[in-house]
Amino acid sequence: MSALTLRGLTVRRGACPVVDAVDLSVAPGEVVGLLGPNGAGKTTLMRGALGLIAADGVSSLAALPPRARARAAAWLPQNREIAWGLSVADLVALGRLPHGRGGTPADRAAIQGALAAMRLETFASRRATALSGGEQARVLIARALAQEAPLLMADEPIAGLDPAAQIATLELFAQLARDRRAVLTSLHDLNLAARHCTRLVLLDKGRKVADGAPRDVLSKTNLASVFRLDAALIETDAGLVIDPRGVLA
Ligand SMILES: Nc1ncnc2c1ncn2[C@@H]1O[C@H](COP(=O)(O)OP(=O)(O)OP(=O)(O)O)[C@@H](O)[C@H]1O
Repeated sequence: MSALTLRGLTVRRGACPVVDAVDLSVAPGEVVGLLGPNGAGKTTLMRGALGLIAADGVSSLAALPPRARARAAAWLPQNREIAWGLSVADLVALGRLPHGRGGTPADRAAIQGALAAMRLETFASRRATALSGGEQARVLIARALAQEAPLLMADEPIAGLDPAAQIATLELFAQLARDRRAVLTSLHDLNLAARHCTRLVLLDKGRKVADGAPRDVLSKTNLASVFRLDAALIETDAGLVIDPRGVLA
């Protein structure tokens, strides 16, 4: 059974569709990278899929009542602002809200597991608002992990993280997929997307223009037509490397 199914998902802003009749299915075991230039519709697609904004078409998630939806999908928005001066552990514990009143052994295990996964154990009693931007981003990822939902939807989760934390986060997503969970994540780093996602979906002006294996989606033609990039594609021992060399007119 798929973790998310979209059929003809369309979101209009004014008269214009900014997400235009997108069909998409994400299955357990997949890390699906959502790519596209600024304004392509990645955030809007995920918010429409979650039922956070009005959309036409079908989303298997948006069709669920709120509590069932919160158990079915964890959402990491692009906006990383932490407004409350909670401890890191208490903030991560908020991820358990869909499961009840909290405080059970399962809740404690999920919170500890999420803190460990994001290497935050030593920060547990620190005030989240007193952490650096990248540390706060890791706390918010931990909150989403603590939710233990079958699907994680993350909007540019590695933005602002240092290189090691970026790779560690994507390796963690791969581990979630090996545990038969599913991840849908928007990314701007094409090389990390190529290396760490099992599948890529490319959006351009709200439309899905490619969906498949990373090396098929990140073709020279797609890089040129969608990203306006003149890029060399280099095969290495570690896989495909994309070397952007210039911007096309
Ligand atoms: N509240 C809004 N009102 C009007 N237009 C909006 C609104 N939110 C987004 N848009 C427009 O919808 C389009 C898609 O925006 P979206 O944020 O989904 O893009 P994105 O692919 O996530 O971009 P980025 O990579 O910059 O985060 C953009 O043209 C944007 O200007």
